[in-house]
Amino acid sequence: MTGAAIHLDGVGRVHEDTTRVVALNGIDLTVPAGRFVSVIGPSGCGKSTMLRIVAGLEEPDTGAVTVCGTTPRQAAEEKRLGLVPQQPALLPWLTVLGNATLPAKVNRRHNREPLPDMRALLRRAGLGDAMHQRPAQLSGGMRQRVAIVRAFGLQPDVLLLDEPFSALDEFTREAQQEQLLELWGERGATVLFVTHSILEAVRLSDTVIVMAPRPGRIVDVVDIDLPRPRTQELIRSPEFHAYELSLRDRLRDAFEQNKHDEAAS
Ligand SMILES: Nc1ncnc2c1ncn2[C@@H]1O[C@H](COP(=O)(O)OP(=O)(O)OP(=O)(O)O)[C@@H](O)[C@H]1O
Repeated sequence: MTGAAIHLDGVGRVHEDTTRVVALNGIDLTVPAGRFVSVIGPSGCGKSTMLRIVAGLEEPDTGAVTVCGTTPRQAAEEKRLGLVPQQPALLPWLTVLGNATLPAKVNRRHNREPLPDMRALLRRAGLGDAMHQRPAQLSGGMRQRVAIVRAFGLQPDVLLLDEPFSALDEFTREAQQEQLLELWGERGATVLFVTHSILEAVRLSDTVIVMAPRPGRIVDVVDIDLPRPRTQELIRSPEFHAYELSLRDRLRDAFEQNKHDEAAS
């Protein structure tokens, strides 16, 4: 696939509840095919809203979005995009294997490729022993991993992940990052990845998008010009650390502004 996998042009979204929240304002973003892009920013700056719009689950109030050159809904119907939400919904009566396999089986007619070996994917995600268990028997982190394998089973061109590793301990998180990178490398998919972890963003990404709230907007786009694989040695290097510090400064600005706005309102 060549060209832009995800394109947002002047996207705005207002949530009208008890109060009016400008969740997104004037979002312009182009993600070239095959890139790994992370989105980072204070809570409430619109990261999930942006992901849901790209996934076709919400419509923007202004602007336009395309995914693989088509509308998000069409891309979703054609199973060209997969979403791992913050709280993945698994069917309680199905086993881990059943849950991970179901969407790929149901959507087989859309798939241009043979079904992947889901058992192998589950084993690689550290779920080999849990394959025949039901969701109620799993930890939160295990449920997240099932959701990731399930999304990969659809073999999407675009994969959207909303804080997929937030429920994991540090070492499991590292192992899962590793696996995500492997699968990303094998499939050549485009990834849009929401995280609160600066280290995770620098480790995984080609580009990091920094957002700020009120209104939710993009304040910085940082290309991570580090070689891959990003080994433990590289993670401890001054070059890696410089990216972390720079992103931390940019995020602090976004947080400070948020605090200031909250105090003023
Ligand atoms: N369905 C909704 N109705 C009303 N307001 C909403 C709705 N969804 C989101 N919001 C508001 O829109 C803003 C952006 O929310 P969003 O969940 O996109 O932020 P976020 O950056 O993903 O936050 P977090 O990091 O905490 O997950 C927040 O102020 C939130 O309260």
